[in-house]
Amino acid sequence: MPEHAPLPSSSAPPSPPVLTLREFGFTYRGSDDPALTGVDLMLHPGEAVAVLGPQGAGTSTLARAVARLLGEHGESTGSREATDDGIGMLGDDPEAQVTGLSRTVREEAALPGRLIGLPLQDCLARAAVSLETLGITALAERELSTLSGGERQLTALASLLTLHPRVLVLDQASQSLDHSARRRLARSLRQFRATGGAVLLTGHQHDELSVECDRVLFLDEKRLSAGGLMPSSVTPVQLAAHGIWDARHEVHTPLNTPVHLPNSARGPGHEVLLRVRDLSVHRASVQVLDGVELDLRAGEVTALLGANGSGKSTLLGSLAGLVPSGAGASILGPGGVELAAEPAHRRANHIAWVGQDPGDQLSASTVHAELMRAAPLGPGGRRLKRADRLQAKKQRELDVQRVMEMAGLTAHAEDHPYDLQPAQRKDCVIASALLMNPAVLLLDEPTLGRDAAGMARLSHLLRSFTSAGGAVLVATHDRRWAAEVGDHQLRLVADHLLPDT
Ligand SMILES: Nc1ncnc2c1ncn2[C@@H]1O[C@H](COP(=O)(O)OP(=O)(O)OP(=O)(O)O)[C@@H](O)[C@H]1O
Repeated sequence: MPEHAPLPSSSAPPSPPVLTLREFGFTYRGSDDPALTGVDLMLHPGEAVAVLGPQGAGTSTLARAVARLLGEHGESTGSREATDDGIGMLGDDPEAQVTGLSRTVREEAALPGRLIGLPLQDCLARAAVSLETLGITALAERELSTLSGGERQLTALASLLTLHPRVLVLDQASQSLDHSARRRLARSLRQFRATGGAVLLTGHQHDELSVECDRVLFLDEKRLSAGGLMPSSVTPVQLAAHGIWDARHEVHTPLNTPVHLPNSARGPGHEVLLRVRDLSVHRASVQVLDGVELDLRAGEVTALLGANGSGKSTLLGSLAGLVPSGAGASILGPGGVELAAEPAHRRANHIAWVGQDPGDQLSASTVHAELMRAAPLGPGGRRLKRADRLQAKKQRELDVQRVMEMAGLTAHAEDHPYDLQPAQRKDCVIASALLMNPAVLLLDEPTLGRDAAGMARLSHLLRSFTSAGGAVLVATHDRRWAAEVGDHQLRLVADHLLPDT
């Protein structure tokens, strides 16, 4: 079958489409180039379609167009027809997924119903069903500010489901979810479709959710491929050709050989840059970590796996000094310096932390200004003599340019960090961290929202850092990437850190 041949007509659903885009295009205000052009797309009741494209191809614009969220942001061409305006969408920005209007998970899940005037009892009943469907009933009374990234994403999905939409648009819906949460979500989408609901998935990765769709379409150069492919027939080569990251762990594990840049420092016995002993952490009286032991060595990447809420962010935050740990913990930095009692800003001389939400760590109005702010002037800093200071400034500019280049941010130097895609915002924080010249880099879920090139760039950044003698601890749900980039893989299970098998 040619790559984009329509599927056999026997598999086409008989009912009329709930959504039709014809020759649809969209140009953002202030831009000369369209973000989408000539898009034809039909979605039928009970159908699920995945539209995959590389970062910047327009997948999020397409999702927003379908959900009618583009409004006054620009000009559209062609037509969009929907027979049912019960379209609900979950966007691709994990930081914008909860409203900030509710205190608890239950209130957040009930909120959309309240906003459209449903009686409170109905809202709560619907919320209870949504939480149950997504397997997060146990979180109902939890305050939103205490949720892990995946828990927050599931809460946002639960809110969406309480509106009983007829069409669900999910932009990178799997991104903060662990394997079992993705499977749970896939199961609830199956139930949703069985009752006539239609699903449009968009994103840059082929994973547990997109493999469940009826069709996969590729968006390249702002245009959508015609017809579609059965997800089971999509090959790694086709995905690579379209710039899509293939997150199907099973497909890659047997073939996987870790790709490492040459690194003379690697091998057992080289310097331990961070030695952790007896690290225990409680959050709101629940023990999240119990007696964790960990060695991070120069030249090595350690991948940290674990279910949603298992404590990965807690571990990284406690090493960075941002989450208090129990008495008796020892955290030895480079040269054996004890850091456990040091505040976060002192630990930052050795350890750089890139948290889950990049927005928390960005404050300048352009990418370039953000990186200049992060980069120290070198030993002596502001006290340098004028000539030395000029030289140090020149060097800093060169360092910033080099890191921007490596992180793929050069073209965005003058952009506001909040105008970047979520993955690029994270790149900006990673670039700032690298400019601090830390010995140890702690990264929390840096793979979210990346296409194949974005993943390769990230791997390269980490490998360059370890090749220069640094050590990396990186929390991720992407088992394929963890196997490829990690010298070691550890898994957090029931408060304990174990080798991943
Ligand atoms: N400030 C807080 N107060 C109370 N509990 C919290 C707080 N922050 C996190 N938790 C809880 O601690 C546990 C570990 O959370 P953490 O964010 O470390 O998990 P994670 O492994 O990073 O999860 P994810 O993969 O979803 O990001 C979870 O049950 C979480 O809900």
